[in-house]
Amino acid sequence: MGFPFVGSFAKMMPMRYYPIFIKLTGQECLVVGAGQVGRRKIASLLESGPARVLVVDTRPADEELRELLANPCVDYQTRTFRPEDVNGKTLVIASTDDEDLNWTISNLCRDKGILCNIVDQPEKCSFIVPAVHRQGDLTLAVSTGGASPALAKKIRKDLDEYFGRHYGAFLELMSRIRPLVIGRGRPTFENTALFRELVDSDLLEAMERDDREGVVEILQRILPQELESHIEELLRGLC
Ligand SMILES: C[C@@]1(CC(=O)O)c2cc3[nH]c(cc4nc(cc5[nH]c(cc(n2)[C@H]1CCC(=O)O)[C@@](C)(CC(=O)O)[C@@H]5CCC(=O)O)C(CC(=O)O)=C4CCC(=O)O)c(CCC(=O)O)c3CC(=O)O
Ligand SMILES: NC(=O)C1=CN([C@@H]2O[C@H](COP(=O)(O)OP(=O)(O)OC[C@H]3O[C@@H](n4cnc5c(N)ncnc54)[C@H](O)[C@@H]3O)[C@@H](O)[C@H]2O)C=CC1
Repeated sequence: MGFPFVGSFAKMMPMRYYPIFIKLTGQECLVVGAGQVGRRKIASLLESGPARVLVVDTRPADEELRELLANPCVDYQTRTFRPEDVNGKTLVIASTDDEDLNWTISNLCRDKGILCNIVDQPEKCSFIVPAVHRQGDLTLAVSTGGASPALAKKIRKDLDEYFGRHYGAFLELMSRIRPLVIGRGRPTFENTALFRELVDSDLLEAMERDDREGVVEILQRILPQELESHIEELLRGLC
């Protein structure tokens, strides 16, 4: 009885990507094609600290690629793609201008269960890459589901302006406070109320103004008394 409903429900659902953040530490990646787009993808992969990025391109590396190649994690090989290049890779990006080759790479990765991004044909990707704004540990990722990369980029730039340095500092402060609060061993609902009060307070604005006195005052008001002695150390290097 349930199946026809599930089937028709699935047909009614529009395709939506499931957003996740992937840990690439210690992982191997592959980028096939280091043209304009491939370079952008290599640079963004390197920001996540993979163990190695194998880059395969039929053209020898030029001056523009020098900075990326200076990274010891990048292994640039001047040759055409070989199917065994995908072996052992966590994530593969095909950024050549050869549609058939991109197709072949997509099929190989699908068969081996490897995450794969094809820059010219979103329908062949198992993931697409968002526009990213970072501020310390804060990462804001924007996707239009492939509908308008130009708009994703514009929104990212707007975010760059709005979520400035003070967000990075505020997040760092919250990340320092969190283990101290949780370490008190109080019930989760109590911790949650405290964290919500901190993020809803004027702390962020005070940090943006570099108003140290204001920040200390808010912390003294909100933090449990036994944590008051930690305020100086909590703020070290932040404001
Ligand atoms: C599906 C996707 C697959 C993927 O690459 O993962 C894809 C596909 C395609 N992009 C194309 C073009 C452009 N791409 C950009 C820029 C970016 N593209 C990125 C991601 C994505 N691009 C994925 C969807 C993301 C989403 O959900 O929105 C960003 C966000 C991330 C990154 O690449 O690192 C990065 C901005 C980084 C930043 O600055 O923040 C610009 C802007 C510019 O150059 O100024 C243009 C020209 C303007 C335009 O076309 O809008 C074309 C060629 C179309 C043609 O033939 O003309 C295709 C192929 C197609 O659509 O079939
Ligand atoms: N996803 C995105 O954000 C965007 C995607 N595109 C699409 O991405 C594709 C690539 O665009 P660009 O980087 O501008 O092109 P490009 O011409 O600068 O780079 C393509 C690279 O692939 C290499 N290549 C070709 N055959 C190869 C092979 N057999 N093995 C290894 N390397 C090989 C070439 O030597 C070249 O360096 C195009 O199809 C374009 O439509 C374009 C703009 C943005």
